[in-house]
Amino acid sequence: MIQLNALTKRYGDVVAVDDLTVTVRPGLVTGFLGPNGAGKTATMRMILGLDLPTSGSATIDGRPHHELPSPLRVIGSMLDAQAVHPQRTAYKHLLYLAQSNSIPAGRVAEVLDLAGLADVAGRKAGGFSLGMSQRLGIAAALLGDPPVVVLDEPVNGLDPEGVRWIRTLIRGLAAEGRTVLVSSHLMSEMAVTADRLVVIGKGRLIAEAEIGEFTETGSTVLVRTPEAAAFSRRLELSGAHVQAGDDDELLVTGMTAPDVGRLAAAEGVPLFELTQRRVSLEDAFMELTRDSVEYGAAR
Ligand SMILES: Nc1ncnc2c1ncn2[C@@H]1O[C@H](COP(=O)(O)OP(=O)(O)OP(=O)(O)O)[C@@H](O)[C@H]1O
Repeated sequence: MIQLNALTKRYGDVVAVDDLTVTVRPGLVTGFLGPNGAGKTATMRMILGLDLPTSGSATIDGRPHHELPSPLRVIGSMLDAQAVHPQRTAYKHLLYLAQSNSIPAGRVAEVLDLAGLADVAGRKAGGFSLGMSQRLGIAAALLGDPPVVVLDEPVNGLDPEGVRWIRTLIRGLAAEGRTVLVSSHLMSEMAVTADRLVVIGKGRLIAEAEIGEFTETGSTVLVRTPEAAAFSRRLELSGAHVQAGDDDELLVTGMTAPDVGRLAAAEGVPLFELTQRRVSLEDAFMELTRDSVEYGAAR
């Protein structure tokens, strides 16, 4: 479990992370989503002990990173897949990491295999493609068989096969009961990978919920009835927000389709159509973060 408690990071005048309190739970993929510059990397760097918080704390299973006796056995991470010594072979790179964390050398071959790199283990990492570097980064993250895994934009720049591989791996890690935190600035990616979303903008928490809740909160119900005006007033009295559409159409928010149907039945109002319209996750994300993009297009 990762716990952020009022986590704050300032770089001079820039507040990169602002009073963030979030719990990242085991057994789930938690998508960490926000526009460019939202503070995702800064947050992950503090979780991993690479930066100190200005105030607040980030703990892994109750302890800050610097107090973990053998960090790679507790938390594995990939922040910048290409931050590898270019002259070192994939095998040597992993062996060095294993030795400095008291991980048996035999584990290196296991993670190379797991990452699909067994055949290129003897090649220098400097000559790796982006996809191979990402795989090496994942292999390093899993070296200590850690219960917590943190990945910063792991699918960025990958071809479709690489993207699918990482998605399957991430889902598998959560299914094994690990705590998995994955950042992205693409809602479409998180929609197929994550169970829960933590959305931030300008360093602040915007939303934290199961993925389905993001579309439910923004969804509307389309109603067609020959008694649109009267039913509209009745719906509003029940707390819904109603917008008149074409002819006999009403667009209802703040009430579910079954509740609209029940109310119509109770009032004896004939319905010609009753449709729940879910907004796409992408739309929900744009709506949520509209005010917090650093460099948005002029509107
Ligand atoms: N070392 C630093 N010095 C000064 N400002 C920084 C530093 N690191 C990050 N920032 C600023 O903090 C804010 C958050 O940056 P961060 O890299 O965490 O965002 P991000 O959500 O990871 O964005 P991206 O999706 O673009 O990677 C940005 O405004 C960034 O310019």
